[in-house]
Amino acid sequence: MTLSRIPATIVTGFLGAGKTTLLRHVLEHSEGRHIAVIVNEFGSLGIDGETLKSCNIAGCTEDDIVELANGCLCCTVADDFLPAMQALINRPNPPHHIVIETSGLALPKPLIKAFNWPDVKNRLTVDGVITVVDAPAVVAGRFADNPEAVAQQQAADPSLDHDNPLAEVFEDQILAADLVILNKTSKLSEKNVQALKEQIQTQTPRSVKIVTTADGTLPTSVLLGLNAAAEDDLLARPSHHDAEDGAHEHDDFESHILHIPSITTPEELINQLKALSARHDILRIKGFLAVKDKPLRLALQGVGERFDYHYDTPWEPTIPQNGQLIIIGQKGLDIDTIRKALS
Ligand SMILES: Nc1nc2c(ncn2[C@@H]2O[C@H](COP(=O)(O)OP(=O)(O)OP(=O)(O)O)[C@@H](O)[C@H]2O)c(=O)[nH]1
Repeated sequence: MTLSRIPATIVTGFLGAGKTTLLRHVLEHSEGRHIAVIVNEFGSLGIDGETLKSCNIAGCTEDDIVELANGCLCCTVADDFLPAMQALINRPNPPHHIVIETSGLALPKPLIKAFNWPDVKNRLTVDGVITVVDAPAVVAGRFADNPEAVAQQQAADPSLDHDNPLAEVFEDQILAADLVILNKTSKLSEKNVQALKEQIQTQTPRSVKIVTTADGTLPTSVLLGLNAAAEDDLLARPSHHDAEDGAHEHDDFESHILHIPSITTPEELINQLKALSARHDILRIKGFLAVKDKPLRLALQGVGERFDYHYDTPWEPTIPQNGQLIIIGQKGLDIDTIRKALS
Protein backbone atom coordinates (compact mmCIF):
# COMPACT_ATOMS: atom_id res chain seq x y z
CA MET A 1 0.00 0.00 0.00
CA THR A 2 1.40 3.46 -0.85
CA LEU A 3 0.66 6.14 1.69
CA SER A 4 -0.30 9.54 0.37
CA ARG A 5 2.37 12.15 0.97
CA ILE A 6 1.83 14.84 3.62
CA PRO A 7 1.68 18.29 2.00
CA ALA A 8 4.04 20.95 3.32
CA THR A 9 3.78 24.66 2.60
CA ILE A 10 6.89 26.82 2.78
CA VAL A 11 6.15 30.40 3.85
CA THR A 12 9.03 32.70 3.07
CA GLY A 13 9.45 36.47 2.79
CA PHE A 14 11.84 39.12 4.10
CA LEU A 15 12.17 40.14 7.77
CA GLY A 16 8.93 41.60 9.05
CA ALA A 17 6.91 41.01 5.86
CA GLY A 18 4.08 39.36 7.83
CA LYS A 19 4.83 35.61 7.79
CA THR A 20 3.94 34.91 11.43
CA THR A 21 0.80 37.04 11.10
CA LEU A 22 -0.24 34.95 8.08
CA LEU A 23 0.52 31.71 9.92
CA ARG A 24 -1.56 32.76 12.86
CA HIS A 25 -4.46 33.43 10.53
CA VAL A 26 -4.04 30.00 8.92
CA LEU A 27 -4.01 28.29 12.33
CA GLU A 28 -7.11 30.20 13.41
CA HIS A 29 -8.89 29.14 10.19
CA SER A 30 -7.59 25.61 9.78
CA GLU A 31 -10.97 24.37 8.49
CA GLY A 32 -10.67 21.06 10.30
CA ARG A 33 -7.12 20.29 9.21
CA HIS A 34 -4.58 19.23 11.83
CA ILE A 35 -1.75 21.62 10.98
CA ALA A 36 1.76 21.46 12.44
CA VAL A 37 4.11 24.38 12.12
CA ILE A 38 7.89 24.64 11.96
CA VAL A 39 9.06 28.16 12.78
CA ASN A 40 12.57 29.26 12.01
CA GLU A 41 14.28 32.45 13.09
CA PHE A 42 17.58 34.15 12.36
CA GLY A 43 18.23 35.04 16.00
CA SER A 44 18.24 32.77 19.04
CA LEU A 45 15.27 34.14 20.99
CA GLY A 46 12.44 32.18 19.39
CA ILE A 47 9.98 35.09 19.35
CA ASP A 48 7.79 33.77 16.50
CA GLY A 49 7.22 30.39 18.17
CA GLU A 50 6.38 32.16 21.43
CA THR A 51 4.01 34.49 19.57
CA LEU A 52 2.12 31.58 18.02
CA LYS A 53 2.04 29.56 21.26
CA SER A 54 0.65 32.52 23.19
CA CYS A 55 -2.30 32.77 20.76
CA ASN A 56 -3.99 29.76 22.44
CA ILE A 57 -5.62 28.72 19.17
CA ALA A 58 -8.17 25.96 19.62
CA GLY A 59 -6.95 22.64 18.21
CA CYS A 60 -3.34 23.83 17.97
CA THR A 61 -1.28 22.42 20.81
CA GLU A 62 2.24 23.46 21.83
CA ASP A 63 3.47 20.16 20.33
CA ASP A 64 2.24 21.32 16.94
CA ILE A 65 4.56 24.34 16.97
CA VAL A 66 8.18 23.33 16.50
CA GLU A 67 10.74 26.10 16.89
CA LEU A 68 14.06 26.00 15.12
CA ALA A 69 15.82 29.20 16.17
CA ASN A 70 19.42 30.27 15.81
CA GLY A 71 20.32 30.00 12.14
CA CYS A 72 18.44 29.99 8.88
CA LEU A 73 16.94 26.64 7.85
CA CYS A 74 18.53 26.91 4.42
CA CYS A 75 21.93 26.44 6.10
CA THR A 76 20.87 23.83 8.67
CA VAL A 77 18.79 21.55 6.46
CA ALA A 78 20.48 18.28 7.41
CA ASP A 79 21.04 19.04 11.09
CA ASP A 80 17.78 20.69 12.06
CA PHE A 81 15.15 20.70 9.35
CA LEU A 82 15.08 17.06 8.23
CA PRO A 83 15.13 15.61 11.78
CA ALA A 84 12.27 17.96 12.72
CA MET A 85 10.24 16.90 9.68
CA GLN A 86 10.91 13.22 10.37
CA ALA A 87 9.84 13.60 13.98
CA LEU A 88 6.55 15.16 12.82
CA ILE A 89 5.70 12.55 10.19
CA ASN A 90 6.67 9.64 12.45
CA ARG A 91 4.25 10.68 15.18
CA PRO A 92 1.45 8.19 15.90
CA ASN A 93 -0.95 10.92 14.84
CA PRO A 94 0.87 12.84 12.09
CA PRO A 95 -0.46 16.22 10.96
CA HIS A 96 -2.59 16.59 7.81
CA HIS A 97 -0.49 19.54 6.68
CA ILE A 98 2.84 21.07 7.72
CA VAL A 99 3.53 24.78 7.36
CA ILE A 100 7.15 25.92 7.53
CA GLU A 101 7.91 29.56 8.27
CA THR A 102 11.46 30.30 7.18
CA SER A 103 13.52 33.06 8.71
CA GLY A 104 13.27 36.37 6.88
CA LEU A 105 16.81 35.92 5.58
CA ALA A 106 16.49 32.31 4.40
CA LEU A 107 16.79 31.27 0.79
CA PRO A 108 13.94 28.85 0.05
CA LYS A 109 15.62 26.71 -2.59
CA PRO A 110 17.84 24.54 -0.34
CA LEU A 111 14.74 23.79 1.69
CA ILE A 112 12.67 22.76 -1.33
CA LYS A 113 15.57 20.58 -2.46
CA ALA A 114 15.60 18.78 0.90
CA PHE A 115 12.22 17.23 0.06
CA ASN A 116 14.09 15.06 -2.47
CA TRP A 117 16.19 13.45 0.24
CA PRO A 118 15.53 9.69 0.23
CA ASP A 119 14.41 9.64 3.90
CA VAL A 120 11.43 11.92 3.23
CA LYS A 121 10.79 11.84 -0.52
CA ASN A 122 7.99 9.28 -0.32
CA ARG A 123 6.41 10.79 2.77
CA LEU A 124 6.23 14.51 2.03
CA THR A 125 5.68 16.92 -0.85
CA VAL A 126 5.96 20.70 -1.12
CA ASP A 127 2.37 21.79 -1.62
CA GLY A 128 3.54 25.29 -2.43
CA VAL A 129 6.03 28.05 -1.71
CA ILE A 130 4.31 31.20 -0.51
CA THR A 131 6.34 34.40 -0.53
CA VAL A 132 5.02 37.20 1.68
CA VAL A 133 6.05 40.67 0.58
CA ASP A 134 6.07 43.87 2.65
CA ALA A 135 4.49 45.82 -0.20
CA PRO A 136 5.11 49.37 1.14
CA ALA A 137 8.77 48.50 1.81
CA VAL A 138 9.25 47.36 -1.81
CA VAL A 139 7.49 50.46 -3.14
CA ALA A 140 9.78 52.57 -0.93
CA GLY A 141 12.77 50.99 -2.68
CA ARG A 142 13.99 48.89 0.27
CA PHE A 143 15.08 46.04 -2.00
CA ALA A 144 16.26 48.09 -4.95
CA ASP A 145 19.79 48.14 -6.27
CA ASN A 146 21.73 51.21 -7.13
CA PRO A 147 22.53 50.61 -10.85
CA GLU A 148 25.77 52.62 -10.68
CA ALA A 149 27.05 50.68 -7.70
CA VAL A 150 26.16 47.38 -9.41
CA ALA A 151 28.05 48.44 -12.55
CA GLN A 152 31.10 49.35 -10.47
CA GLN A 153 31.04 46.06 -8.58
CA GLN A 154 30.59 44.07 -11.78
CA ALA A 155 33.64 45.77 -13.28
CA ALA A 156 35.64 44.23 -10.41
CA ASP A 157 33.80 40.89 -10.28
CA PRO A 158 31.46 40.03 -13.22
CA SER A 159 29.77 37.25 -11.21
CA LEU A 160 28.14 39.82 -8.88
CA ASP A 161 24.67 41.00 -9.78
CA HIS A 162 23.62 43.07 -6.75
CA ASP A 163 25.05 45.83 -4.62
CA ASN A 164 22.34 45.43 -2.01
CA PRO A 165 22.25 42.16 0.00
CA LEU A 166 18.53 42.72 0.68
CA ALA A 167 17.85 42.70 -3.07
CA GLU A 168 19.47 39.30 -3.46
CA VAL A 169 17.51 37.65 -0.63
CA PHE A 170 14.27 39.25 -1.84
CA GLU A 171 14.81 38.03 -5.40
CA ASP A 172 15.62 34.47 -4.36
CA GLN A 173 12.43 34.40 -2.31
CA ILE A 174 10.34 35.70 -5.23
CA LEU A 175 11.96 33.31 -7.72
CA ALA A 176 10.98 30.29 -5.61
CA ALA A 177 7.32 31.28 -5.21
CA ASP A 178 4.16 29.53 -6.35
CA LEU A 179 2.11 32.27 -4.75
CA VAL A 180 3.22 35.81 -3.93
CA ILE A 181 1.29 37.66 -1.24
CA LEU A 182 1.53 41.43 -1.31
CA ASN A 183 0.90 42.23 2.35
CA LYS A 184 0.26 45.54 4.17
CA THR A 185 -1.42 46.87 1.02
CA SER A 186 -3.92 49.01 2.94
CA LYS A 187 -1.10 51.56 3.12
CA LEU A 188 -0.78 51.78 -0.69
CA SER A 189 -2.75 53.29 -3.58
CA GLU A 190 -4.34 51.00 -6.18
CA LYS A 191 -1.87 52.40 -8.73
CA ASN A 192 1.13 51.45 -6.57
CA VAL A 193 -0.26 47.96 -6.01
CA GLN A 194 -0.79 47.43 -9.74
CA ALA A 195 2.74 48.66 -10.54
CA LEU A 196 4.16 46.34 -7.89
CA LYS A 197 2.27 43.37 -9.31
CA GLU A 198 3.71 44.10 -12.75
CA GLN A 199 7.22 44.52 -11.32
CA ILE A 200 7.04 41.16 -9.54
CA GLN A 201 5.58 39.41 -12.57
CA THR A 202 8.53 40.61 -14.67
CA GLN A 203 10.97 39.37 -11.99
CA THR A 204 9.66 35.81 -12.15
CA PRO A 205 10.57 33.53 -15.07
CA ARG A 206 7.21 31.74 -14.94
CA SER A 207 3.68 32.84 -14.34
CA VAL A 208 3.03 33.14 -10.61
CA LYS A 209 -0.19 33.95 -8.84
CA ILE A 210 -0.08 37.27 -6.95
CA VAL A 211 -2.68 38.21 -4.35
CA THR A 212 -3.00 41.28 -2.16
CA THR A 213 -3.98 41.44 1.49
CA ALA A 214 -3.53 43.21 4.80
CA ASP A 215 -2.62 41.35 8.00
CA GLY A 216 -2.44 38.09 6.03
CA THR A 217 -6.21 37.69 6.17
CA LEU A 218 -6.59 35.35 3.21
CA PRO A 219 -8.85 32.30 3.14
CA THR A 220 -6.95 29.13 4.01
CA SER A 221 -8.21 27.57 0.76
CA VAL A 222 -6.17 30.17 -1.18
CA LEU A 223 -3.00 29.24 0.71
CA LEU A 224 -3.11 25.49 1.23
CA GLY A 225 -3.79 22.86 -1.44
CA LEU A 226 -1.76 24.41 -4.26
CA ASN A 227 -0.48 20.92 -5.23
CA ALA A 228 2.68 22.44 -6.70
CA ALA A 229 5.07 19.53 -5.92
CA ALA A 230 7.79 22.20 -5.97
CA GLU A 231 10.52 19.63 -5.26
CA ASP A 232 9.95 18.20 -8.78
CA ASP A 233 10.26 21.62 -10.35
CA LEU A 234 13.60 22.96 -9.10
CA LEU A 235 14.90 24.14 -12.47
CA ALA A 236 12.00 26.57 -12.77
CA ARG A 237 13.09 28.22 -9.50
CA PRO A 238 16.48 29.81 -10.13
CA SER A 239 18.58 31.04 -7.21
CA HIS A 240 21.54 33.40 -7.06
CA HIS A 241 23.43 30.51 -5.46
CA ASP A 242 22.75 27.81 -8.06
CA ALA A 243 26.36 28.01 -9.24
CA GLU A 244 27.56 27.10 -5.72
CA ASP A 245 24.98 24.32 -5.47
CA GLY A 246 23.04 26.35 -2.93
CA ALA A 247 25.99 27.02 -0.62
CA HIS A 248 25.91 30.56 0.80
CA GLU A 249 26.58 32.61 3.91
CA HIS A 250 24.43 35.08 5.80
CA ASP A 251 27.38 37.24 6.72
CA ASP A 252 25.80 40.36 5.21
CA PHE A 253 23.50 40.41 8.28
CA GLU A 254 23.90 40.25 12.05
CA SER A 255 21.62 39.87 15.06
CA HIS A 256 22.04 40.86 18.70
CA ILE A 257 20.09 40.29 21.87
CA LEU A 258 19.59 43.24 24.19
CA HIS A 259 18.48 42.82 27.81
CA ILE A 260 16.09 45.61 28.74
CA PRO A 261 15.31 46.33 32.40
CA SER A 262 11.68 46.76 33.39
CA ILE A 263 10.24 49.92 31.77
CA THR A 264 7.67 52.41 33.10
CA THR A 265 5.73 53.00 29.88
CA PRO A 266 6.14 51.53 26.38
CA GLU A 267 5.87 54.86 24.54
CA GLU A 268 9.16 56.32 25.70
CA LEU A 269 11.12 53.22 24.73
CA ILE A 270 9.35 52.98 21.36
CA ASN A 271 10.21 56.58 20.51
CA GLN A 272 13.82 55.79 21.31
CA LEU A 273 13.73 52.61 19.20
CA LYS A 274 12.16 54.48 16.27
CA ALA A 275 14.95 57.04 16.35
CA LEU A 276 17.62 54.33 16.63
CA SER A 277 16.04 52.35 13.78
CA ALA A 278 16.19 55.36 11.50
CA ARG A 279 19.70 56.39 12.52
CA HIS A 280 21.24 52.91 12.29
CA ASP A 281 19.08 51.44 9.52
CA ILE A 282 17.91 48.58 11.78
CA LEU A 283 15.96 46.00 9.76
CA ARG A 284 14.02 44.30 12.54
CA ILE A 285 13.40 44.59 16.30
CA LYS A 286 11.19 42.22 18.26
CA GLY A 287 10.88 40.77 21.72
CA PHE A 288 9.08 40.76 25.04
CA LEU A 289 9.38 43.44 27.72
CA ALA A 290 8.48 43.81 31.37
CA VAL A 291 6.47 46.92 32.26
CA LYS A 292 6.39 48.03 35.91
CA ASP A 293 3.21 46.96 37.76
CA LYS A 294 1.89 45.01 34.74
CA PRO A 295 1.37 41.27 35.21
CA LEU A 296 1.38 40.65 31.44
CA ARG A 297 4.46 40.80 29.25
CA LEU A 298 4.57 43.37 26.47
CA ALA A 299 5.10 41.89 22.99
CA LEU A 300 6.90 44.41 20.82
CA GLN A 301 7.40 44.28 17.04
CA GLY A 302 9.31 46.75 14.89
CA VAL A 303 9.94 46.70 11.16
CA GLY A 304 12.06 49.63 10.08
CA GLU A 305 10.44 52.59 11.80
CA ARG A 306 6.98 50.99 12.22
CA PHE A 307 6.29 49.64 15.70
CA ASP A 308 3.38 47.69 17.21
CA TYR A 309 2.96 46.42 20.73
CA HIS A 310 0.40 44.65 22.88
CA TYR A 311 0.24 42.88 26.23
CA ASP A 312 0.03 39.14 25.57
CA THR A 313 0.39 36.55 28.35
CA PRO A 314 1.31 36.66 32.06
CA TRP A 315 4.95 36.21 32.96
CA GLU A 316 5.64 32.77 34.40
CA PRO A 317 5.74 33.31 38.18
CA THR A 318 8.91 31.24 38.54
CA ILE A 319 10.87 32.99 35.78
CA PRO A 320 12.49 36.42 36.24
CA GLN A 321 10.75 39.11 34.19
CA ASN A 322 13.64 39.75 31.85
CA GLY A 323 12.88 41.99 28.93
CA GLN A 324 14.76 40.96 25.79
CA LEU A 325 14.83 42.38 22.30
CA ILE A 326 16.45 40.97 19.21
CA ILE A 327 17.92 43.52 16.83
CA ILE A 328 18.77 42.57 13.23
CA GLY A 329 20.66 44.72 10.79
CA GLN A 330 23.16 44.59 8.02
CA LYS A 331 26.79 43.79 8.83
CA GLY A 332 28.54 46.65 10.60
CA LEU A 333 25.58 47.68 12.75
CA ASP A 334 26.87 49.98 15.51
CA ILE A 335 25.47 47.78 18.25
CA ASP A 336 27.62 49.34 21.01
CA THR A 337 26.05 52.75 20.42
CA ILE A 338 22.57 51.20 20.27
CA ARG A 339 23.20 49.29 23.52
CA LYS A 340 24.48 52.44 25.25
CA ALA A 341 21.46 54.45 24.11
CA LEU A 342 19.11 51.86 25.61
CA SER A 343 21.01 51.16 28.82
N1 LIG B 1 0.23 47.72 9.12
C1 LIG B 1 0.36 46.41 8.93
N2 LIG B 1 1.15 45.71 9.76
C2 LIG B 1 1.26 44.39 9.55
C3 LIG B 1 0.57 43.70 8.51
N3 LIG B 1 0.90 42.39 8.56
C4 LIG B 1 1.77 42.25 9.59
N4 LIG B 1 1.98 43.46 10.20
C5 LIG B 1 2.82 43.78 11.34
O1 LIG B 1 4.20 43.70 10.91
C6 LIG B 1 5.01 43.24 11.99
C7 LIG B 1 5.78 42.02 11.53
O2 LIG B 1 4.86 40.97 11.28
P1 LIG B 1 5.29 39.44 11.38
O3 LIG B 1 4.12 38.64 10.99
O4 LIG B 1 5.92 39.16 12.70
O5 LIG B 1 6.41 39.39 10.26
P2 LIG B 1 7.40 38.18 9.93
O6 LIG B 1 7.56 38.15 8.46
O7 LIG B 1 6.95 36.93 10.58
O8 LIG B 1 8.75 38.70 10.64
P3 LIG B 1 10.12 37.88 10.85
O9 LIG B 1 9.76 36.51 11.31
O10 LIG B 1 10.85 38.67 11.87
O11 LIG B 1 10.83 37.87 9.54
C8 LIG B 1 4.07 42.97 13.15
O12 LIG B 1 4.06 44.10 13.98
C9 LIG B 1 2.72 42.78 12.48
O13 LIG B 1 1.64 43.10 13.33
C10 LIG B 1 -0.29 44.48 7.65
O14 LIG B 1 -0.90 43.99 6.71
N5 LIG B 1 -0.36 45.82 7.92
